[in-house]
Amino acid sequence: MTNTFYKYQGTGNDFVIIDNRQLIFDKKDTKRIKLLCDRRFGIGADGLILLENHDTLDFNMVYFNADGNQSSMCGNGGRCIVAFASFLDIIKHKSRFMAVDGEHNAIIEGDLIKLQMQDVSEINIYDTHVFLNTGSPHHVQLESDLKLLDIKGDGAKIRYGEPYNEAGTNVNFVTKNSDNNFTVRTYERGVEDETLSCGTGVTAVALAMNAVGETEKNLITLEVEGGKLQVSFDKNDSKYHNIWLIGPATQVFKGEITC
Ligand SMILES: N[C@@H](CCC[C@H](N)C(=O)O)C(=O)O
Repeated sequence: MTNTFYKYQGTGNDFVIIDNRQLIFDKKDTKRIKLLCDRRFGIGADGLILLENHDTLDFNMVYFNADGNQSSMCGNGGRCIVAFASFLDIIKHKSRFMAVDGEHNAIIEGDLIKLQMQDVSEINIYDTHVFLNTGSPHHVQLESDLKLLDIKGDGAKIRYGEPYNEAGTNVNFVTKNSDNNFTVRTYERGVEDETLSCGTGVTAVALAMNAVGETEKNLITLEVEGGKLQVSFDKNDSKYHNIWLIGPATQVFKGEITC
């Protein structure tokens, strides 16, 4: 049983990260993972991430939401685990690793971790919102004033409503500040609350805003509750590739799990 954990945060999206190269962490113990992520009874985090060995790449990332279940890709978690791999001396300034949605490249440049996301070829545009998958599913909705919203309440209605139902989606509410700057607040599936930042979420927002013609820029700044992220991309025939999520990722503390 591994007891040492590290806590990381990327623009306020926070994670318990554990070095599981010896494969001693019980991934099936959903109740324990949920407890470790609990902010009153545990360490407290939006998710838990295991770093494991991979046969051909630098490492394998295994991601769990705060509800204890393994889930789809976490962009901020991806940036945090790259910082952790560098801390462990597994990588230097560049990395290629495996995650649930496939292989990712990453580059460390000073305080910034740049994470390459999977190409996106399908963007569904509706009258009220846009839906796309950037490694995780995202509903993107433009709003005139985010202050008028109850992010948790309004987000939960969309997350559990038609057409998403139990499988759910993450929900991003967006306002436009300028052609290359948007503010985003996200309700995260699996946390079932607003988080201070969501990496796959801001990636979805940047691509969605381009797809609906709100911006023609391909380097976009996203203001989130926990700071600033950037997303850059290339576009060919309505398909997005060379997509990079850019922002800081910081180790906050190290501890011993005693439960
Ligand atoms: N915080 C994440 C997204 C994590 C996955 C999400 N909660 C889901 O289950 O879809 C990010 O930074 O991308």
